[in-house]
Amino acid sequence: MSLSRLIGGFVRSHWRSYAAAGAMLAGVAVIGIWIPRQIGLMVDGLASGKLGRDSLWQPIGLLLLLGVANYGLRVAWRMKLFSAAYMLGVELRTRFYRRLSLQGPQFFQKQRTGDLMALATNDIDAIEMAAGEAMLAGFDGSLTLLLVLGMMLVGVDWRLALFALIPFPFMAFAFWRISSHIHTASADSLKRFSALNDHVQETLSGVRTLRALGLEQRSSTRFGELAGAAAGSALTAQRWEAAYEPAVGLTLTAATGLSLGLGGFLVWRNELTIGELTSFSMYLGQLIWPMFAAGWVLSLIERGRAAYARLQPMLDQPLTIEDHGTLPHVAPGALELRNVGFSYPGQHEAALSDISLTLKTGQTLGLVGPTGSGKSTLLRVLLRQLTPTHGSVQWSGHSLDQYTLQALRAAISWVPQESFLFSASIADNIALARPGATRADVERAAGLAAIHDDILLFPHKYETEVGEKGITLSGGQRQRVAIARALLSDNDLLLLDDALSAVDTATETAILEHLEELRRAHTTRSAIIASHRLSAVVDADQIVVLHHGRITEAGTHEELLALNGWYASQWRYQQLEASLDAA
Ligand SMILES: Nc1ncnc2c1ncn2[C@@H]1O[C@H](COP(=O)(O)OP(=O)(O)OP(=O)(O)O)[C@@H](O)[C@H]1O
Repeated sequence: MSLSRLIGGFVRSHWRSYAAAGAMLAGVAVIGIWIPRQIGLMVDGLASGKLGRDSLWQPIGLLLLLGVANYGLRVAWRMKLFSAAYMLGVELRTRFYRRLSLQGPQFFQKQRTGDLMALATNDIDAIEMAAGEAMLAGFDGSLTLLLVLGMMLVGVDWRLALFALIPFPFMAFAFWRISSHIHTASADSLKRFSALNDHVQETLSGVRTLRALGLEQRSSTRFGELAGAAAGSALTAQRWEAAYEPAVGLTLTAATGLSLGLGGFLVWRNELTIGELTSFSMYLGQLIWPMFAAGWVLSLIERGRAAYARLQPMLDQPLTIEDHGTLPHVAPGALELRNVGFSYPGQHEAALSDISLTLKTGQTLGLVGPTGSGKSTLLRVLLRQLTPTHGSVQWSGHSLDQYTLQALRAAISWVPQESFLFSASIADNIALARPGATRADVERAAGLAAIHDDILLFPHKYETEVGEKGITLSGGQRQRVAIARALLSDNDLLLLDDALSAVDTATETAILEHLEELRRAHTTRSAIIASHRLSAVVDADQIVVLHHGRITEAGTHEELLALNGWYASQWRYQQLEASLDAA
C-alpha cells in the first residue's frame, strides 16, 4: 500500500473531520480573496471621491469583521484537522505494536530494538505530519491558488494575469528537482536516526558491561559519530527544504516586475484602473502562500513516503509463528514428541535431531546435557516459539499447531534462562502471570519459589520497586521472582530452563520439594526441568541426556548411573565439586 492510499483510506474513514476542516478552510480562502478586491474598490472609491470621511467607516468596519472571522476559522480548522491526523498516528502505532506483539522471537532476533523504537516514534510522526500538516497546507494552498488565479484572470485582467504567470513553470521544475532530493535525504536521515537510537538503547542496556570493560570513551566517540551523521543527513534534508524559499522569491519578484511593467502600461492606456492594479499586486502577493505551501507539502510528503517505506515492510512482514490453530483449550494429557528435528536458519548442524519422548500427565522430565546441546531449543519448540523442521509434537492427542497460541500460552508456564523483570513492584512483577491474583496468592507463590523471606527483608517488602531488568535484585533473587510468577499461573506444564542455576543447592532443594508437593496435590501438573546441575533432576520420573541435539541417554537417575555414560561421570564430577565446596 502506498502512502497516498493509506492517507486516502484514513481520510475516508474520518471524512467528517476532514470535511468540516475543508469547509472552514474554504471560508478562510473566500474571505482572503475578497479582501484585496474590497481594498481595490476602496482605493478607486477614494480616488473618484465616491468614498468620503462619513462613508469610509463602513468598508473599514467590514474589513475588520472579516479579519476576525478569518482568524477564528483558521484556529478552528487547524484544531479539527490536527486532531484527526493525531488519530492516524494512534492507529498506526497501535497496528505496529499489535504486529510486534504477535511476532515470534526469530523476528526480534533479526530486528534491532532501536530501529523498532524509531519506527514507532520518529517515522510515524513523519507520516502523521503528511496526513495532517501536508493535507491542510495542500488543500488550503490549492484552494487559494485557484481563487487567486480566478480573480486575477476573471476579476482583474486576463492578459496581465497570463503575463505575470510566465515564470511559474520554471518554479514548478525547480520544485520537482528539490523534492526528489528531499526524498533521498529524508530516507537517509530516518535511517541514521534509527542507528543512533540503536546505539543509545544498546549502550544504556549494557552500561555496566561497557564500564567494566573501560569502553566508555569508545562508546561515546561512536555516539558522537552517529549523532554527527544523523545531524548531517537531517541538515542535508533541511538544506534542500531551504531551497524552496529562493525559488518562490525569484519567481514572485519576476512576476511582480512583469505585472508592474504591463500593468503600468495598461493604466497609462486607461485599460486598467489604479485600484485594479493595486488589487492585482495584492493577489500576486497572495500567491506566496500557495507557493510556500507547495514546497512545504512536497517536503512533508517526501518525508512521510520515506518513513512509510520503512514502516510498511514491518507491518506486512509475515508472522514468524502462524496462529491458525482452533482448539481453545489444552485438556490434561500426555506430551508426545516423535522424531522432532529443528535447524536454525543458516546453521549447518541441526540443533535437534530425532527427538522422541513421552511425558505423561503429572510426570517430571529432566533435560540435561553439555552447553549448546539443544535443551533450550527443545523447550522453545514446545512453546511454539520455534516450529520443528521434522517430526511432530502432540499434546493430549492434538498437534501443537492445532491449538491457538493463546491456548498454549495459557497451559504452559515458562521460566527462561534470563528472566525479564519490569520496572514495577515485586508484587506486580509476580502478579503479571495472573493479573487478578490476590496478595495472598502472590505471597503463596513467592513462598513456593523460596523468595518470600528475602522479599520481607527489602525496604518496602512486596512494594519494593525493581529497576529496569531487575537490576536491584541478585541473579538468584531474580530467578526466584520469575519462578514465583510462573507458579502463580497454575498452568499444567511448567518449563524451567536452567532457572535454578543462580540459587544455592539448599534453596534449589527447597524449591524442588515445593514443586513435588504441588505435583502431588495437582495430578495433572507436569514439568520439564532443563539444567546443567544434575541435582535439579535427580528425582525426575525420566531424565533425557542431549548431545549435539540428539538423545544419547535416557532413564531414571539410577538407570543412568548404571549406564555409566556422560550422566554418570557428570554426576560423580558434580558430587565431588559439591563436597569440595562444602569442605
Ligand atoms: N537463535 C539461534 N540462532 C542460531 N543458532 C542458535 C540459536 N539459538 C541457539 N542456537 C544454536 O543451537 C544449538 C543449541 O542451543 P541451545 O541454546 O538449545 O543449547 P542449550 O543446551 O540450551 O545450551 P545451554 O545449556 O548453554 O543453555 C547451539 O549450537 C546454539 O549455538
